[in-house]
Amino acid sequence: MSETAPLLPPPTTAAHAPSLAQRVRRSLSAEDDCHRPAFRRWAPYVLILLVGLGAGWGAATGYHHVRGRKDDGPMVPPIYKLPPTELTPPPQPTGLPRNPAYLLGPGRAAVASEDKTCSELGLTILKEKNGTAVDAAITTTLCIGLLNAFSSGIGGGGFALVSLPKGQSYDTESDVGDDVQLLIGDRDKARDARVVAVDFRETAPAAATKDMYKNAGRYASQVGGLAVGTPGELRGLERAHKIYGRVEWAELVLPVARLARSYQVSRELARRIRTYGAFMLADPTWAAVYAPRGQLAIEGDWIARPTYADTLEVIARQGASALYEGEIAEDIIDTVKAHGGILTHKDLQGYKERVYPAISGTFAGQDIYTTDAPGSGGVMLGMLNILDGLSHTHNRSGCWDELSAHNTIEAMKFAFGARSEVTDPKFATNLTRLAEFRTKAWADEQRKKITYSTHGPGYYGLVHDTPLDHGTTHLSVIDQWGGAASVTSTVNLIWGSHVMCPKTGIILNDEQDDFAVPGVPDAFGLQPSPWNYPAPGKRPLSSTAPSVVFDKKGNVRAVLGGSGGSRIFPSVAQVLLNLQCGDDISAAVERPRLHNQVSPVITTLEVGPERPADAWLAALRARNHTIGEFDINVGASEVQAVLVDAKGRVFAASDSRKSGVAAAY
Ligand SMILES: N[C@@H](CCC(=O)N[C@@H](CS)C(=O)NCC(=O)O)C(=O)O
Repeated sequence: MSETAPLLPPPTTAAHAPSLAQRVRRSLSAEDDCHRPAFRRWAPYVLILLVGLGAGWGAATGYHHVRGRKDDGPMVPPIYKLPPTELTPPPQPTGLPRNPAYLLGPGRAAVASEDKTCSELGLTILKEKNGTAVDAAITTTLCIGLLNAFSSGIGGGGFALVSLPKGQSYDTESDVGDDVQLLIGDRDKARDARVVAVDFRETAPAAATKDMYKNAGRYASQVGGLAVGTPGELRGLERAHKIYGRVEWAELVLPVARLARSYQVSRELARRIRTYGAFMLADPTWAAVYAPRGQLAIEGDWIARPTYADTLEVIARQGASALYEGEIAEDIIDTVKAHGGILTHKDLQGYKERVYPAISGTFAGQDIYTTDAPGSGGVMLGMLNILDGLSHTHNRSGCWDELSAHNTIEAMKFAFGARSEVTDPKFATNLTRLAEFRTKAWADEQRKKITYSTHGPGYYGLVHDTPLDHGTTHLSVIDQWGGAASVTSTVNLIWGSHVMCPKTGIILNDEQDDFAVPGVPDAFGLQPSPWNYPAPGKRPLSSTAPSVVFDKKGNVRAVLGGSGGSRIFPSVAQVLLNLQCGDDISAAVERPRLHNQVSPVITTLEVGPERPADAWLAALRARNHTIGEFDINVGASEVQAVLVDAKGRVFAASDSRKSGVAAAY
């Protein structure tokens, strides 16, 4: 047993908290913007009106909340669907408070997740069970899949990075080393791997075809059985456990099973139920959990997922395989079929996670490790490489001045251009091209193209098949030995496919929407790339970029990653830039972020109580940027991060945009 570290005092708000604390309340109208907002409150009246006034009224208002209907509304915040014009007038940040930003630490180990209970549960694994970063990450991931089931779960998939403590490697002297070498398929590469990536992204069912949503419609890739890809989360977590886990698997799963028998609705869960959960009322399986008294649960209510608790207990005893064959698999396949899907037992049985040495690049004198395609880690490295070559960008004095902002937008646009060529490597025709995006040479070429003004979409190399006219979680862990785990897991859109298995309580993903549908943009407004059409067994393109940062002496200095659709890799990159500016980890996570994905032609900017200076905005507009401002409280993308300072002290911060709180000891 290691010595017990003293308990930290209660979390203190970060130095910058006063301004964050001023964040004013979100209004009903802000939520109205977001989805099917105030429907819960107004449902009875809407129903009465509908009955009274007939369906024509409904058509006029757009308030149709029957599950599976095409007019059910988008499942992403409206900022992904901004028109290519400026928003006027700038939105006033109003509405419900979210948690203030907390900076946890200093300590010697930490978990940063999007929920306080889950961060603390993960910390008990580190502290009381003497667990590794991977052990804690497994419990925390399963906990988020329970408490924030709108973000992730065992019915979804994702990516993880595992970093052994300094000095340890995957040598053949250990069984683990042998295993990893076999999985990677190249013994030398495996032995030298500082960080190992586990890809547990969903795969398209064997019956998937390029045109499967052409007839069914894009909506079918977002809601219902046809939206479901083969889930990978449990296979991935179990693999990570084999690589760097020490606590028994069952001991990692059972605390979450216990929690599933009774838990309290958090502020964030309440917000997601209220904003995106109207469909639940029409489905007894969902309603039993989230509307137990006939109306949607609100903050502070006690709810339970007993069938899911039973499922987790089986998984605790039998391991991941329990989901891929047997009774749990039966329930998944029956449910998907009943909802019009094509997933089969063979798809489940054939699912395989992938293991490979993480890809890496350098930025600001540090080594950044991240995941390869079909994730967006490679293009994030490309973006950072472009900025790394600009000496005046993001140093302390020039942090986010107008020139730094312009350069960041331009680098991001080139990264999105590159991203449109990224695809599942197993289906790629040109692997060299994918690797090229993270080379210094590629970045040098793009940097030369940055001019005083920004340019139209054609300038950035976006590959798409149309003329241009127009629920994820991340958690970061560092253990007392310096081992690290960085996990991004997702069910894609909020509440995934809206399909919950009645017997097992598993919520299924709608990751199929991350594939391109010929001619139609996805839920994040990303243009369809021909590289990313569905095919049997293929993994859809992802914007995720779980990362681990090392200094030149080989010490882990940061673990981070994020959620938020197409905003994910740009958000992770901006937190790294903020650290460059001298921010502490909480300030780096909290600073408002900007986003430009080339199409739509707009840079969106998060705005809190303090608006950016007019002169700064005017300077960017003079460079031809179209700027759209939106309320930071909408929570479009969130980063969860752990940092180790030069003295080896561990700090952690969860993003207040999702009301997250980290834990450290
Ligand atoms: N599946 C996508 C990510 C999906 C995603 O991030 N979804 C959004 C929901 S629209 C999300 O979780 N956003 C953060 C939030 O809602 O807080 C990918 O792999 O790139």
